[in-house]
Amino acid sequence: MVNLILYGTESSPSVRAVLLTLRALKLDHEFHTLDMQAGDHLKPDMLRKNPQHTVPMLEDGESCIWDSHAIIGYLVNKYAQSDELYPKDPLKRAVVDQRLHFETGVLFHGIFKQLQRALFKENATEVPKDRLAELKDAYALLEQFLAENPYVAGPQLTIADFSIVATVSTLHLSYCPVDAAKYPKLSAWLARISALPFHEEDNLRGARLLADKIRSKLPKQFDKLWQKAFEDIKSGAGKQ
Ligand SMILES: N[C@@H](CCC(=O)N[C@@H](CS)C(=O)NCC(=O)O)C(=O)O
Repeated sequence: MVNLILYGTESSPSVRAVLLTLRALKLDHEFHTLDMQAGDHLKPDMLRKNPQHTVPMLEDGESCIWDSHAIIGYLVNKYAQSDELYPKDPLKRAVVDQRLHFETGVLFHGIFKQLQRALFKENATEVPKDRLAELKDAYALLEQFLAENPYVAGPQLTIADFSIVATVSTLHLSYCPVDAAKYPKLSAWLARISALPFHEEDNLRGARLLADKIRSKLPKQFDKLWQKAFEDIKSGAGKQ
């Protein structure tokens, strides 16, 4: 009997990486929604459990684990029937770990958080050009990661795909749609992951919520571009 409680909000990309992993592993869990605007994550009880006050935070019995990457690795290590999603082989694991660190350092903290700061703290009215350039560099790197394989860390689906898709789908639907002509492999990968039966409920729904909030701050002339991004993710444009 699994006794897992996940704390967070479904709009958070990091939370969605955990939801995708829980679903892939078919693990029963409770989801406790935290109202981040109201500061639920800063309440004394939550700070006792996670002094870093980030979501996702997973409670497993007496233990509290935070940081999505630590959580998803833990879930596979502890509960998976096989090591497919997080291979034990040292070299294969190193590739998955590299992709997970890429998500943390480059995609999430290096780009996504900076974009969020520009828009929601510094009240920028358009996507800063230097950040957009960094994002396109990151898309180009992902295109290279996917050059020879259908998934970001090799021939099979791993937790690195869950971590990266949660952030990339949000970026695709908000700040910068993945252009299938420039990044055909990345676009095809996005479509491939989108075809997973649980992707809509565990990732896209929350990604849309956050993307709508982001786009409401950005100029309306890009709406057509984003409309296309929404359609592409459904139709699997660029599939190869
Ligand atoms: N690298 C962390 C990022 C977590 C993170 O920054 N989450 C945001 C929501 S997307 C958060 O909790 N922000 C509130 C805070 O930092 O107080 C992870 O993967 O879990």
